[in-house]
Amino acid sequence: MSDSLERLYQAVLAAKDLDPAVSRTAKLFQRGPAKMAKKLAEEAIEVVIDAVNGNSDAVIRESADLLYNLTVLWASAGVRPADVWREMERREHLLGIAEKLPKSAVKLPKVSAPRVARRPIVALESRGLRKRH
Ligand SMILES: N=c1c2ncn([C@@H]3O[C@H](COP(=O)(O)OP(=O)(O)OP(=O)(O)O)[C@@H](O)[C@H]3O)c2ncn1[C@@H]1O[C@H](COP(=O)(O)O)[C@@H](O)[C@H]1O
Repeated sequence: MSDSLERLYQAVLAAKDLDPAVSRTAKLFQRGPAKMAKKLAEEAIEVVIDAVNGNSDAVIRESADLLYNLTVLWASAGVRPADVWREMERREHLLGIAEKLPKSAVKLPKVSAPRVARRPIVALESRGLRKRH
């Protein structure tokens, strides 16, 4: 998966300065990070809705769109896939060490949860969800 995302990242870098009339990526770069973030959020919501509806084929398709839009946002933010892999490896390494420790040694101190004001939960429905361009 990391190879495929690395290739996609390179393709996004190669496309970002093309004519926005012919390249979706160039058009996203022209419109800026706020538009990129909006597209990413829309694709994430589509994945969530398809997963909740049990539509695994759509989850696969929308996940590919989600990864494309994430890659575009990384490129815009100056984040490289290797930066993300490094953070994932760091976490994997930490977990690996924790597994080797005796259980009592990895117990974390109890910290009381911060009190946060909660907003009402809004149900998501696929019905009526329309993309804005
Ligand atoms: N990997 C992708 C990729 N994945 C998804 N998408 C596009 O993103 C769309 C998903 O967004 P939407 O569902 O919002 O699409 P839409 O409903 O047509 O709405 P709009 O995006 O047109 O507003 C898909 O329909 C694809 O057309 C991609 N567009 C480009 N790439 C790659 O990016 C590179 C650069 O391509 P260009 O952007 O075409 O230059 C190439 O390697 C491409 O293969």
